[in-house]
Amino acid sequence: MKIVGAKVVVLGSQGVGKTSLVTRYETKTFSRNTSSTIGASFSHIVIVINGNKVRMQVWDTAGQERFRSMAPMYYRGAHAALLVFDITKLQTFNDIQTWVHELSSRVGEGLMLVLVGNKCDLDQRREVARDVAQQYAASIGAIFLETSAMDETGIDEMFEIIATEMLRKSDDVDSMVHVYSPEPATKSTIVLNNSASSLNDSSLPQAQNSCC
Ligand SMILES: Nc1nc2c(ncn2[C@@H]2O[C@H](COP(=O)(O)OP(=O)(O)OP(=O)(O)O)[C@@H](O)[C@H]2O)c(=O)[nH]1
Repeated sequence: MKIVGAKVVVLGSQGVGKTSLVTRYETKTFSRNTSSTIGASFSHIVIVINGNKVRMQVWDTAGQERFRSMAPMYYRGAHAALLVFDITKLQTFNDIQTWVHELSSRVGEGLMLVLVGNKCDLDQRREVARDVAQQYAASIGAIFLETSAMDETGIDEMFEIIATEMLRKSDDVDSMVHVYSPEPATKSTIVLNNSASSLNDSSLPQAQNSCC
């Protein structure tokens, strides 16, 4: 059995549903009343594929403009970036271009990009056509999928795609992702903002060091 680790950063404008996507995966719940992320929050997600384990450090960043300058702290060293927009808000899709521009040098170094059109349950209010987003994703070398944190569409797939790619890359280039040992504790969530949560995995001291 192989165990690989990967840092995943979630980027996108305010209110597109970044936190909701991670929360939906972790707790299978959805809330209409969320509070804006302050700085960033950290989750630890473990996915097992064909007996191989991928441990992801998922950094959910704040979309508010006032936290924009902190983003490099979270995407530095990342292996994958989820670029999230809201399919009902064209501006949030246009905002992705800025992220792509900012990350372009990292893509050359092997950063995996996943373009995520969230809130696809609100299809009647759609402002971003699926094929337009699909074409854009192809032009930047990203994988594209639509999700709904509300009805769970595409959520498992989103993380499984990343995990599968991390395993594939670890086959190609052993040094690309760290091989962890020994067996980690169970899934935990560390929130480095003012949201309530717990720190119960002592195997993750690096998260504290990276605190905002
Ligand atoms: N209908 C629908 N609403 C969603 C979905 N995902 C998130 N929302 C709602 O969108 C709002 C913002 O969600 P958040 O998850 O807080 O968004 P965010 O991108 O983390 O926001 P910031 O932390 O401010 O950057 C909340 O009211 C959510 O309930 C979805 O898939 N469908």
